[in-house]
Parts: sequence; C-alpha cells; structure tokens
Amino acid sequence: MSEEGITTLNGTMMNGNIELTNGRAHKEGANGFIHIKNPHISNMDEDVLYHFALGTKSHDLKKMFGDVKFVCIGGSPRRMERFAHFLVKELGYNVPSGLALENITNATDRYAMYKVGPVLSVSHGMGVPSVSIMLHEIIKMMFHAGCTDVEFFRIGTSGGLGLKPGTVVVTSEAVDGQGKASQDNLVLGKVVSRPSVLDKDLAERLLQCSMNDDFEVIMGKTMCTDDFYEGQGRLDGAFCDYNEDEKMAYLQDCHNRGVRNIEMESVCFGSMCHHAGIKCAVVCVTLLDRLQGDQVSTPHDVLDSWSQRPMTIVARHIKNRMKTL
Ligand SMILES: O=P(O)(O)O[C@@H]1C[C@H](O)[C@@H](CO)O1
Ligand SMILES: O=c1cc[nH]c(=O)[nH]1
Repeated sequence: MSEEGITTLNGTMMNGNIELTNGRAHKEGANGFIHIKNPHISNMDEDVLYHFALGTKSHDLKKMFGDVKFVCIGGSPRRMERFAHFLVKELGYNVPSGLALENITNATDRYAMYKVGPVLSVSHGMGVPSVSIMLHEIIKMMFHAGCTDVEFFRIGTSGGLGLKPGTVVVTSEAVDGQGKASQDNLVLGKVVSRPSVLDKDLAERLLQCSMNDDFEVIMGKTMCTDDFYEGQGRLDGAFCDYNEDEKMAYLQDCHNRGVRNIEMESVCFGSMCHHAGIKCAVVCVTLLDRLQGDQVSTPHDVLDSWSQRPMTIVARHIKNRMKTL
C-alpha cells in the first residue's frame, strides 16, 4: 500500500465482509472512503468495467477520475449530456470552441458519461436492473480511482402524489411498493435485503438550495417500483386487473404514509450507495399528479424544461460545496 493511499488495494476484515478501501488503512466508521465489500476484487488481474468500456489495465482510472467529488445520475443519456453542459456554464468552465464535451463511454452505448471538473454526469437507463449494473461499475470505478468524500445524486423524473406538476421532490426516504425502505435482491436463489439509506443532511441542504424559483421544492417520501404501469397502479398499461377505486385507494394510502412521488430507482440507489459508504440524495421533478390521472400528456418541450429543475437544485449545491473543497 502506498503512503499516498492511491495505488494499491487494501483488504480489512469487517463484520464478516472483506472491506476494501483504496489506499490508507480504513478505520471502521471513517468517512470518505468508498467501500467495496468484495474479497475477490483484490485478486483480479484486471477489473473490466464492461458496460462503460473502461478497465483497470486499459485505462488510468486514477488519472481520469481521481478528482471526482460528485456523481450525478439520471435515466436518459440526453438529459445527462444536457446536465454536463449546464454545469460547464454554472461552474464557469471553458470548453474550447469547436470542441464538444466528450462522452467518456462512447465505445459502448449502454450508458453515457460526461466529466466536468469534479462532477460526473452519468445516465443509468430505466429501472432497478439497469441502475444496479451501472452503480456496481461506477462504485468500483470510484474505488479504483481512489476517490474520497464523493456525493452521489439521482436527478430524475417521477409521478407526483397531490402535487402541482413540475414540483421538485427531495426524497426524505425511499420506500418500495409495500412501504419498505430496503432493497430485496435475489442472490444465489435467496433474498438478500439491504437497507436503503439516503443522507438526511444532504437532503436538507438540497432543500435549502431552492430560491426564488418559479417552481416549488418540497421534501417527501419517494416510492420506487419495478414497473411504470401496473407497478405504479396505472389504469393505462397493456394489462390491468384492478379498478379505478382500488387504484385510488392504494395511491391515497401511499399519500397518507407520506409518499409524495413515484419513480423506479431510488430504493436500489439508496441501498447500494449506503452499502458502499457513499452519501446520496434523490431529487426528482414530478411530471403529473397521479391522484388526477395516469397519462403523461404535457408537451415534451415543457417536460424538458421541468427536467432541468432538479439539475438547477443539485448544481447550486455543488457550487456551494465546491467553495469548501
Ligand atoms: O431519471 P428518470 O427520469 O429516467 O427516471 C424515471 C423512472 C423511470 O426510470 C423512468 C420512467 O419513465 O423515469
Ligand atoms: O409517473 C411517472 C413519471 C415518471 N417516472 C415514473 O416512474 N413515473
């Protein structure tokens, strides 16, 4: 292990898991390090991050990503490219004229990734399987790069419950369709359940980034489902075995339990970041009020401008944090 704490892997036995921290010996509870709870990684000759077309031998991950302090993720590649351009403006970076921001993963089209100073903007596709693969690889990438004190944000869209469409929700707690704040995963045929934990302080700070904007920012629980249609109680999927009263009773019950919006990644995001010792937050705009209907019929140019709102909030937070780095 190097003194600088960046060159080699270091294994420590913790709570029955091999906990790898990149660099300096890791003290239990010490903040800042990315935790890879996998004893096999340190025995591997090379770690290929297949879906990003990156690897520990083919790329100098430390040089490419060692300075990253913020990882912002969202479903759509185009939106995350737009966020990168927005950051260039907000953070005052210069992209030499004639040059475009480069999609770092352009050898594959699974995910898109842009880097603006200490910020990564990465797409994750739709739903838990897609975001889970992406997070495994991005967490390992951060680990191999020796990154510390990294904050992760999901910047997304959602269906609101009892909110004016266009309202932004900062998630206080991510729960599944049964109200559980944990992610169940089938591993070797058995259910492995891990708590989904978002950082409360980070959520408060994000809420305070709301200014005199023409939209509201509120804090509330977010429900994460495995499906957009039946999973979110819609009546307009290809299949539906319940009636409108049953749908409304379910959504009203969710609302009564404090759920203010519904999307498809937050529980997994909170569970994987927490397992890796990463502070994380979820900020989503609501595209419609699910107590009023199911179809997203607002024109796309309006939806596009609404999807900018979570970016505005997170960019303000990043600017504030960068003053302290
Ligand atoms: O971050 P995005 O807006 O892609 O996330 C939500 C949840 C699903 O992935 C998708 C459904 O339309 O939008
Ligand atoms: O209703 C909605 C809107 C966006 N994303 C969702 O998951 N649900």
